Amino acid sequence: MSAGGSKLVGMRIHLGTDHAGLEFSQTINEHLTAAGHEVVDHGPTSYDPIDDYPSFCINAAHAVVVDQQAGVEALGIVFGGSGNGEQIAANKVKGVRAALAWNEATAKLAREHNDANVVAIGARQHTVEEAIALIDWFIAEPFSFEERHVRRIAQLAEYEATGDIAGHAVDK
Ligand SMILES: O=C(CO)[C@H](O)[C@H](O)COP(=O)(O)O
Repeated sequence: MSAGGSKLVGMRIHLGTDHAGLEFSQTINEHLTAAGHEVVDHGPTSYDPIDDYPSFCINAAHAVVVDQQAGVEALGIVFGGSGNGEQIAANKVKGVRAALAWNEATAKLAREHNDANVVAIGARQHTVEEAIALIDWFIAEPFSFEERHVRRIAQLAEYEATGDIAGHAVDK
């Protein structure tokens, strides 16, 4: 599965966060909607300082995979205080390649080299304007489809499916 080339408008974007990212969520949702995307918010819907990010982020990531498997152009955005746990949660979903973006290069390379279908952002590490810029860079950047990147992504998918990578020593 590949997110393939991203485009600036008309994608379905799945959002998942926690209490640390909730304030950003509405602004990011409005920005993406105004840009022509269909936004699906996987919560939380209200502020609870002790809520837990895993289910919100897993649900957003899962929805990306379901959409992509159905041929719908979709990407995911997960954010929390650091973005680390949110990235980890998203990456537990089969078919997800979630990348932590924290500057222009990491946002663009997540797409160009990794064909990431989910981006994780630390809401406590950035202003909301910076987060929006990271998201816009991520969404706009197409996967390069260069052979070495295709090969490495295929190895990750193979490991996910079989626990092995043909032709490579993988410890069990
Ligand atoms: O970034 C996160 C996980 O990676 C969480 O948003 C963060 O850990 C929440 O912290 P707290 O419960 O202290 O508000």
